[in-house]
Amino acid sequence: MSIQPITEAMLRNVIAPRLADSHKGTYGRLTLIGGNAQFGGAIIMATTAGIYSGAGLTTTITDPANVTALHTRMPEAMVVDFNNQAKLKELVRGATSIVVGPGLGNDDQGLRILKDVFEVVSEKQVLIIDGSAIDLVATHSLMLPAAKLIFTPHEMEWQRLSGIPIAEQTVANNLQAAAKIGGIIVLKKHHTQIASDGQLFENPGGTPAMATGGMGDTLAGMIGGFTAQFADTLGAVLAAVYIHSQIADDLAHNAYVVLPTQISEEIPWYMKQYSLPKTN
Ligand SMILES: NC(=O)C1=CN([C@@H]2O[C@H](COP(=O)(O)OP(=O)(O)OC[C@H]3O[C@@H](n4cnc5c(N)ncnc54)[C@H](O)[C@@H]3O)[C@@H](O)[C@H]2O)[C@@H](O)CC1
Ligand SMILES: Nc1ncnc2c1ncn2[C@@H]1O[C@H](COP(=O)(O)OP(=O)(O)O)[C@@H](O)[C@H]1O
Ligand SMILES: [Mg+2]
Repeated sequence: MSIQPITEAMLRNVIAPRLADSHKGTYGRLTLIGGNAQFGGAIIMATTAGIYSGAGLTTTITDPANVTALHTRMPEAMVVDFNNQAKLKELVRGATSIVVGPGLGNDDQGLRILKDVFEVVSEKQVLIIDGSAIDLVATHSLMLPAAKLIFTPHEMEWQRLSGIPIAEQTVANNLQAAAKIGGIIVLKKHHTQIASDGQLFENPGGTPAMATGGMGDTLAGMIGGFTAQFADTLGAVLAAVYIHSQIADDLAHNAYVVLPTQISEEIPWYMKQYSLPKTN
């Protein structure tokens, strides 16, 4: 099995210059669901990344305790109470891409919300399943909905989802489990690997300066923002993974740790570079 490194050429094929005759409706509707009373920061970081990645319209469905903090950080986000079941279903139905899980919690409340998302999501929509949502799928053996599924587990979450202990997570074992689960699997670690349809890609970048809470929440938001606006879903995932760690690598030249929110602020500059014609 050959492992394909993600290349900058792949990113240039995905991140196209924006057309003059376009508007926010052109760049997709992103809905993010998560952030219970304990983990508000996770959904705020995911939302921040989604907006800096260029999603046309972003709505965050979260615990009401997080609304003021989110609005203070990101007034660009619309916000809905995650206890409002009717509104949650309406916003999931209307989304281009949905991110569910950052800071959602794996209790009964999280489970009820995840089940509502699974009930209404449909085939043409991208559904990114991250963090607590991965745990809930694994613990409750939930039936997966028909949608363009993207899972973003770290190695411990992958162990729970696939049943493969971390020490036995070889390429062959991972690909076999990925084929069974379906969709795109982003296995996050040093040199993150992405499995899709029997193919395996590897991220050449990444640094231990990224080993801080919220880094994966930020990646989930980026994948949401990229898939909301770029039709090539696999290409959008590869581009998000690559840019996420490329920014961190660049910042880590002069910094011992890189914060997730610092990455988000850099995203538009990097996207711009990949959208321009290559000069050399
Ligand atoms: N500020 C916040 O609100 C934050 C909320 N978070 C949320 O907290 C919930 C629980 O997620 P966690 O991931 O913390 O908890 P988990 O219990 O799922 O996993 C974390 C543990 O897994 C182990 N592990 C093994 N291999 C790993 C790897 N390659 N990468 C990362 N961890 C690895 C580590 O020892 C780590 O303590 C999620 O919903 C998440 O989104 C976290 O993102 C942290 C920040
Ligand atoms: N040593 C490392 N090298 C490269 N990337 C790392 C390293 N440690 C963490 N990361 C990256 O940081 C992110 C961590 O994701 P995750 O554990 O889900 O964070 P959280 O849930 O706290 O937001 C992943 O994208 C992972 O690849
Ligand atoms: Mg995570």
